[in-house]
Amino acid sequence: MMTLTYSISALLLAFAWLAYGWLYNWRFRTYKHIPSYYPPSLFMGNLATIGTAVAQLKDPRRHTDYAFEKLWKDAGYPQITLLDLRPLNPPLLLVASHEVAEQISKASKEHTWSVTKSPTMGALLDMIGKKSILVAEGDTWRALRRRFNAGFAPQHLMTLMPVILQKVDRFVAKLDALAISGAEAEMEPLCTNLTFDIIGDVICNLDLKAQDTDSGGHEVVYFFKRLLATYAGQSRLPSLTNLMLRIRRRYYATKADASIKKCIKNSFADVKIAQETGVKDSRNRSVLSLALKDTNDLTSEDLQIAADQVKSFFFAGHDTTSILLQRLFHELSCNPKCLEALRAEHDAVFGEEDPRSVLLSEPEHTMKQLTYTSACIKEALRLWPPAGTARLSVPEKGFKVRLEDGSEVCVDGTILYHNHFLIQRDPRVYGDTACKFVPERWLGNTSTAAADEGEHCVETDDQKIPISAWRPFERGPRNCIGQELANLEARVILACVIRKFDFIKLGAGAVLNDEKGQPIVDEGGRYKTNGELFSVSALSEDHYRDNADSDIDPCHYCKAL
Ligand code: HEM
Repeated sequence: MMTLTYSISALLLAFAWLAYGWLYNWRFRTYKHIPSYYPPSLFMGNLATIGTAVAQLKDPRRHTDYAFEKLWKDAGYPQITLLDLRPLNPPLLLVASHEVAEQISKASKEHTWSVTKSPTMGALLDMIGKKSILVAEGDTWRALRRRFNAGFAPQHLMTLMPVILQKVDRFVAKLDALAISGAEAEMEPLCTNLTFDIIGDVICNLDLKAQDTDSGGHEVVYFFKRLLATYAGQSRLPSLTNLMLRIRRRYYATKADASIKKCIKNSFADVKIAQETGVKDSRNRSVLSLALKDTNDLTSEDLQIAADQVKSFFFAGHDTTSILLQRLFHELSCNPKCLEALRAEHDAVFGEEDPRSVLLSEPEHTMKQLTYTSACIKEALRLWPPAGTARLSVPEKGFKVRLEDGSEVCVDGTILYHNHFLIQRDPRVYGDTACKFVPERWLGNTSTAAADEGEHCVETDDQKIPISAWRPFERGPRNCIGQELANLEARVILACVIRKFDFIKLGAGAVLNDEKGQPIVDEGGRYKTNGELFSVSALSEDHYRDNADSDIDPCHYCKAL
C-alpha cells in the first residue's frame, strides 16, 4: 500500500514538475526575444500590469489607450513593447512607433496585402457580418476593395455634394432652432445622426432620416443604434458575464440585418434598371449598386454579401466622422486664434455668398481653397484618432519588424496594436507641441490622402514630419477606403456652420472665466478649461438607450448661439 502511495505521489510530483516546466516555457520563453518592459507573472502574464494601469486612470470610463500611454511613458517611450495577455487573449504588441507601424501596414513578402486583421475583430461580426470587407482577407478582400474603389474616387465624391448639403441643411436647421430657443444640447447625437444620414444616402441611396427626431428615423437606424448599444455596455470581463448582453446583441443584429436586406430587395429592381440603361448617375456608384453589379438573380448568398457590406460601411463610416466633428467643434470653441483663422479663410472663399451655393457650383475648386480648414481637420485627427487597427502576425510566418537600433524582431503569434494615440503624439516627431492643437504644422501639406509613395515628409520652419507619422486612416493596402469622403464631409460641414454659430461647452471641458466674466487665456492663446475631455472606448449603454430617440444627453451640453 505504502509503495503504491509513494508511486502515485512520485507520479504526481513528476507531472507537476512537467506541467510547471511547460507553463514556464509557455509564459517566459516563447516570446522572450520580443522587448518587454513589464515582467509577466507565471499565471496571469501582464493582465495585472494592465489592470493596475487602468485602475490608476482618474476615471474608469477613460479609453484603455490612456493606460497604455502610462505604461509606454514609464518604460521610456519604447517603439514596441510586449504585453502578455494570455490566457485571455494572444500576447499584444503595443506599437508606438510610426516606423514599425509602417512595416506592418505595407505589403511585404510574407503578407501580400499587409499583415492579416486581428481575430479580435471577431467581436464585431454580429454588427458587420462574416462576409464584411473589414474582416475579409486575401483574394476575397481584394475583389471587394476593387469593386468599391470606384465609389470613392475623388471625382465621383464631388458628385455627392448635393446629397451631403441636403443632410447638412437639416443639421443647420437644428442648430438654428437651438440658437433661437437658447436651449442646451449635446453635440454627439446631433453629429452622429448627421453622419448617419450622409452615409445612408452615399452607401445605399436611402434617406435614413436619422436627424428626424419626431419619427425616430428609418427602422435601420433604430435597430443599428440598439445594436451599437450592446457593444457600448460590454464589460471588460470575459463573455459569460455578458450573456444577457450577447442575447440582446444577437436579437438586434438579426433585426438590423433583416431590415437592411428588405431595403436591398426593394431597391434591387431600380439598381438594375439604372445599370442597364447606363444612366450616369452618382447612384450607380453607391456601395449597394456596386455590390449588386454582376448580380442578376438576387440569391440569398448575394443578398447576405451585399447586406454585410452595407452594414460594414454604416459601421465604419458614421461614428468615426461624428467623433471628428465633435472634437473640432469643441477645440475651435476653446481656440480663438484658430477659429479666427478658419473664419477668415471662409470669408475669403465665400465672401457674402451662401457657402452652399458656392460649394454646389464649384465643388472641386472650392474644396482646394479650404486649406486651413483641411489643416484643422488633419490636426484633430492627429490628436483624437477615432479608429485604429489591430493585426495578427500568424504563428510560424517568420514576420519580423526592424527597430531603430537595427535589430530585427520576429513578432509571430502576437496581436499587433497600432496605437494611433501614442504614435501621433510622439514628442520625437511632433516636438514640444505634440499634445497641442496646431493646424499650422500641416500648412505645407494639408492632403489627407494616405500617399504611400512620393513625398515622405511634411516640412515646416522647425519640423519635419514623416508622412507615416500621421495615420488616422491607417496606411498601406488596407487603409480606409472612406477617408476622402470623411474629409469632404468635414470640410463641407465646417464651411456651412462655423461662421454661423458659436459653440460653448458646458460641463466638463468648459472654458474658465475671470472675475470680469472674460475667458482666461493660456500662454499659447487657448482658453483655459475646467478639465480635459477624454476619449472613451464606447459611450455608456444608458447613453445610447436614452438618446436613441432624443437629442438631449444628460451629461454634456453644448450651446449653439
Ligand atoms: C474620420 C473618419 C474615419 C476614420 C478615422 C477611419 C479610420 C479607418 C481606419 C483606421 C481603417 C483601417 C482599419 C484596420 O486596418 O483595421 C479604416 C478602414 C475602413 N474604413 Fe474608415 N475611417 C473613417 C471614415 C470612413 C468612412 C466615411 C467610410 C465609408 C464610407 C469608411 C469605411 C472604411 C472601410 C470599408 C474600411 C475597410 C477598408 C479595407 O479593409 O479595405 N471609413 N477606416
